[in-house]
Amino acid sequence: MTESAATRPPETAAAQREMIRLEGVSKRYPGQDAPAVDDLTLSVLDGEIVVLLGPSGCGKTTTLRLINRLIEPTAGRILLGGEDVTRADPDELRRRIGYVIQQVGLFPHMTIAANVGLIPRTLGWDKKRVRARVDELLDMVGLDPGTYRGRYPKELSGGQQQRVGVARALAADPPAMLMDEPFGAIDPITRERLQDAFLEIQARIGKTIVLVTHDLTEALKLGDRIAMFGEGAKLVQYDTPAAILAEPADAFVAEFVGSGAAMRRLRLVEVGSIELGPAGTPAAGTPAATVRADQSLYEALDAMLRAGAETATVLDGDGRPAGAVSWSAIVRQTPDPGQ
Ligand SMILES: Nc1ncnc2c1ncn2[C@@H]1O[C@H](COP(=O)(O)OP(=O)(O)OP(=O)(O)O)[C@@H](O)[C@H]1O
Repeated sequence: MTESAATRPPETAAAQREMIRLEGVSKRYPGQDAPAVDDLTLSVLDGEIVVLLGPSGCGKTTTLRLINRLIEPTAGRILLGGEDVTRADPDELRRRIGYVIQQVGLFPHMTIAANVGLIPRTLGWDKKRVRARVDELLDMVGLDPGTYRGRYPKELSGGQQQRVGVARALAADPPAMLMDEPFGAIDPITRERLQDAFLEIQARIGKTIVLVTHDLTEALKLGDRIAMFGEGAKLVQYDTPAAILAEPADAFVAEFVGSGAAMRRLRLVEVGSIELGPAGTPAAGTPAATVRADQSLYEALDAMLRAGAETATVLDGDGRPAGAVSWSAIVRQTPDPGQ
């Protein structure tokens, strides 16, 4: 991995402190020749979503489980909020880190309320406090407490169970949360809705999240930064989604992000972030398109195609023209064809 990508924190997070740090961490499973994770150093800042992305078997799940010590490292150190937890009591550690998995893992014989309140009860919270917290969390994930509190997991849809899984992981208000393919087993439409709901919740609660997926679209949508893994959890590139699409570190990453990289990038770049041309007044009879500065280049292109226009007027937050974006300006934003 290149030096700049290794050391460059996301601009918006420059002042944030490190919440999770893996330092020279390795995991070799008994009887395996190659380590599943080989000398990985990875730092996750307070409040960011880091997505672990890479081919099947590259060590994503192993890395995630090393963080909460569901898997013990063969070598290296793990720090949480600056504290070395490599030898901390694993049960105590897991109460400080929420964990969400694809199969949800709700206890079938326990009500939704009992499932969500599990860790607070273990921590010795009194009944009233547990109940208030359960209702607050069910509300937050969009499930009416009155309707769902007393139900059993099998009486909920897959998407609803996943929401309960997220509520349970957040129950004791842990600073960090690990999510392994949390939206993996869900149909595409529900999946998008859950992703949107998840981002809305995260905007309010600002947890530090490490999320494993093998779905590039999901990684680009959810990640503040993406850690691109090769075999043995080798960190090939660690950067923002837009930067990875624009400048894949090597041929491996370029191939992984695939032929749709240019189109995908258009969805990530806001119109207001590129240099705009002067806002002209279209001549009478000329087709006109408008976009807001906070919309994506993809949406600008869509508006232009629908209006049959070659430029779009860009409106600022007050709805006043701030400039214009043209077809050619958008083309200039896409990665070099050679990359
Ligand atoms: N308990 C285990 N014992 C032995 N080898 C294991 C064990 N768990 C995982 N491995 C091996 O370690 C490597 C990494 O596995 P891991 O599950 O971390 O990969 P992954 O990137 O999450 O894969 P996927 O995307 O397919 O879920 C693989 O080669 C896998 O076969």
